[in-house]
Amino acid sequence: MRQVQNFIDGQFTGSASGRRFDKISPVDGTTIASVSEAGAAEVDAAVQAARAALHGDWGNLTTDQRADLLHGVANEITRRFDDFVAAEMADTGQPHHVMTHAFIPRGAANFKVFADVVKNVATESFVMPTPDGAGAVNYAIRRPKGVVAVISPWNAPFLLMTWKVGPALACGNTVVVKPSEETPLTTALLGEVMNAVGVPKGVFNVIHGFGPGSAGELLTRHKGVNAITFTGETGTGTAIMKAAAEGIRDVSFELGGKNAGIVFADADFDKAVDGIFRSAFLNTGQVCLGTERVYVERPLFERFVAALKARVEGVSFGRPETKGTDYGPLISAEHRKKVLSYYRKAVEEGATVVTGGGTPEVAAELAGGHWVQPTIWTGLPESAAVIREEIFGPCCHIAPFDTEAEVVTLANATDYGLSTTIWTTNLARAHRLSAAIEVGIVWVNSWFLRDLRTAFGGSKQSGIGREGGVHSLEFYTETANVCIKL
Ligand SMILES: NC(=O)C1=CN([C@@H]2O[C@H](COP(=O)(O)OP(=O)(O)OC[C@H]3O[C@@H](n4cnc5c(N)ncnc54)[C@H](O)[C@@H]3O)[C@@H](O)[C@H]2O)C=CC1
Ligand SMILES: O=C(O)/C=C/C=C(\O)C(=O)O
Repeated sequence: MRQVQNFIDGQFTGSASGRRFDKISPVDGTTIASVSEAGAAEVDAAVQAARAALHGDWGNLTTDQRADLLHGVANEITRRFDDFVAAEMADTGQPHHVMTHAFIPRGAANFKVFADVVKNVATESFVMPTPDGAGAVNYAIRRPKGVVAVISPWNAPFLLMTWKVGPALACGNTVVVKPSEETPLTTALLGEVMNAVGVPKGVFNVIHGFGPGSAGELLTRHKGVNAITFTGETGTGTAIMKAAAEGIRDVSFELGGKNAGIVFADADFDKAVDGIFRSAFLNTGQVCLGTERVYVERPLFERFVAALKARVEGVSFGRPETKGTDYGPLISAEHRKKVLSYYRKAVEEGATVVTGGGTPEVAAELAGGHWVQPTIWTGLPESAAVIREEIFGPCCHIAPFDTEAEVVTLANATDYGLSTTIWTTNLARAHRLSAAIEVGIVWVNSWFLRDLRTAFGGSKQSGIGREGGVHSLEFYTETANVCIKL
């Protein structure tokens, strides 16, 4: 069985306590790896290594040299593409094409893009008059924040971890990463990549373990951490924010969502069905940007529900590496229990189950996996739990609407504010809705179409701050003004 260790100061290392935990395959329930759980000693060693590495070989690099090194990281990820694809499929159970077309290439892009951003984004400069007439020049410089803790989730593990490690390193910081306990494999591989391309020891560190009372909490409470960037549940964000308050450390949070998909009767029907299908069911619905609430303009409602049902009933369950598989399991037995509890709750609250609602028939060899049926409901009041709470599973409720004003109210009636996807051929309406819906990311006639230079993040309880392009520089650096009297 694969042994996964912490990666501290350029070395793979176990834990002083000897504690380990099992990584279970979502596909069939077998144990696929044994992972060293970092305790206080390893967390401290990782933070100390990261602090020491801020200076010396890493700190002395010019921006161009650092950018070149990060291009090297991206190239090495690409060279070892198949290893990353295999590791991420093993961790998540998600289909091969999702890894090869989206999640692993994005990992490499996350290093390239931010290497280029730091080289090409100017800082501000102001010339000012002075009483003696000679004037003064102000210009801004950016300094790295220091040691950044990166805490990442399991749903798109490599993409979401590198989305933070890429810009943090591009800005000259060092990092200690705590990947999700459910998905340790690709972060460990990234340690090998860092060594292979000559990233100085201590710049990139990985500690494995859980959240409360384990590596995650130990890291966020460590006084040597200067800033914390986190993607995960809103409740976890609350706990981390409390930890960050000690020492007044900065936080960047990408949190949960309960996103609305809106389909107008004038939409390109096939594209809208395809777009909503992807947004609700890609990655078995385990996408923070995914759609769990769908609103369809009334004249299109019945036809849309029937078409989405047909799409969902065509999915093919299977092992991720098997050709033709386009639907995987949920990440864990615990998550499956949670999703199935919502499936039951929907029925108790009076839903019409259009399709799914339970567990599928799967081949005997997959019986130990965490499979659930993709599910569509209609007929629930807006107060129903499955319309209010983030489920993070392959399911959505579809409701009809009559007016633009009504659908804006429905879309905004949530404590979350991450993303929305709007389907219409009326561009003026698309502009109006984009401004009125209280989310950080609006997609019109598309979903999850990402330009990494754009602002990414959530409103309300979906996050704090924005990352992407120059916005990442805002978080990963301290800006200082230099005023020179002429
Ligand atoms: N807004 C966004 O961009 C995204 C948000 N998410 C959200 O992530 C969630 C799913 O991911 P999960 O891994 O279940 O989230 P989670 O919040 O349970 O865990 C995320 C990470 O935090 C760690 N953690 C948990 N408690 C902690 C604590 N007290 N202190 C420090 N670390 C702690 C975990 O070990 C894991 O590494 C969903 O709510 C989803 O919406 C996921 C992807 C993107
Ligand atoms: O594109 C991003 O930076 C974030 C994407 C988020 C996911 O992939 C997810 O939540 O699954």
